[in-house]
Amino acid sequence: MAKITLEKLRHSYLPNPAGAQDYALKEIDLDWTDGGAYALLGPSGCGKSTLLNIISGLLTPSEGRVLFDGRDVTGLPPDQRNIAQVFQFPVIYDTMSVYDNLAFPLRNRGVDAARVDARVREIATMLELDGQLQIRAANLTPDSKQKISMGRGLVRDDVNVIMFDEPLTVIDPALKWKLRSKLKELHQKIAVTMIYVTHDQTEALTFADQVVVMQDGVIVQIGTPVELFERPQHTFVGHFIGSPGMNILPCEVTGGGARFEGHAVALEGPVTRTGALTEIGVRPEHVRLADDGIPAVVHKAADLGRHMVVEAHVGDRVINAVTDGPAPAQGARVHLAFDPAQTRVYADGWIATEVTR
Ligand SMILES: Nc1ncnc2c1ncn2[C@@H]1O[C@H](COP(=O)(O)OP(=O)(O)OP(=O)(O)O)[C@@H](O)[C@H]1O
Repeated sequence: MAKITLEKLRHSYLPNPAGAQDYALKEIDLDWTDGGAYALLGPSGCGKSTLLNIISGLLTPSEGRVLFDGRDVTGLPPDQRNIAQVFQFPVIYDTMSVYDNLAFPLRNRGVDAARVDARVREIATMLELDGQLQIRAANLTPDSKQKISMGRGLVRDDVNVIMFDEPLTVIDPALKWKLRSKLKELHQKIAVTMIYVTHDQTEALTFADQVVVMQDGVIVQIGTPVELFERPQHTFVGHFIGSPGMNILPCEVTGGGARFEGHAVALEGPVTRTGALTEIGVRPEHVRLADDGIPAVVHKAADLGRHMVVEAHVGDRVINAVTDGPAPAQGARVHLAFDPAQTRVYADGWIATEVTR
């Protein structure tokens, strides 16, 4: 197990990068605490695999260093970094039994037979593979094969880090939820540093204690699931996390307050900065249909069982509100009220209001 430090990392796939646009990773400074459960979350192309490959040693960064417990490993090949990896698709030996597949990483390192047996059985129980230990891996479903792959990643207890790269891609949707919570449980038992890479917010938020959100080669926020949800530091986080995502509305800033489409909007606190683009961010959960507020027209209402998502239009701006119903009719004229404590201004994407208590 190790603390992982990424120091001033930058990476370009081009031989002579000319500017920031030529870097797949722009500048990454990060400390991953020993034993933590982390998720690396972002859309396709944001640089997750590049970062993972730099940590595992498959790729040497153009600039910066990777440290394991303070030791510089930037130049070390993957086999000298002592890490385990679980990929999108199962990496197992089809001709071997489930037992031998799980035992392989341990036998390969000369672990004695009694210890191998104890550890294989422990991991098999955790993954509910006990009854399948003697079956040949080739005869299993893709779900079970991926469970073995995970088991092979988890079986060694001497690794610096276990990295999961979109590990649930091949898993049946009905089983995904189960395996996600299983992984979380396993982390609590094993307490090895784990990094889970995904573009799926639900997977990231269920697994991780800390989520690292990336966009376009940059880390836009590191936080607990609650922090990312409650106070996004960037409009990208607000929009990417949550369903529907945060309402992001262009606004004017005057005298420390904000105006949207001519209406004054109360904020969590004073605006500290402005930029070329200033926007209000408020989550649908903090928008109410009220007697007073911003006049809007209901475009549609979707009943999601436990609550309703109302899509209202103010001019050509769309605002979503999560309400408990009853459903307003399409075309109904309503007023929208934002909860001031949960309404903030963003300048050029970054949070620009401060909370004064
Ligand atoms: N081998 C490569 N050569 C050139 N450019 C690459 C290479 N690998 C990735 N890139 C580029 O680097 C950027 C980051 O890609 P990366 O694969 O790290 O993102 P990602 O978040 O892992 O995406 P995905 O989830 O689709 O794998 C993208 O613009 C991608 O096109």
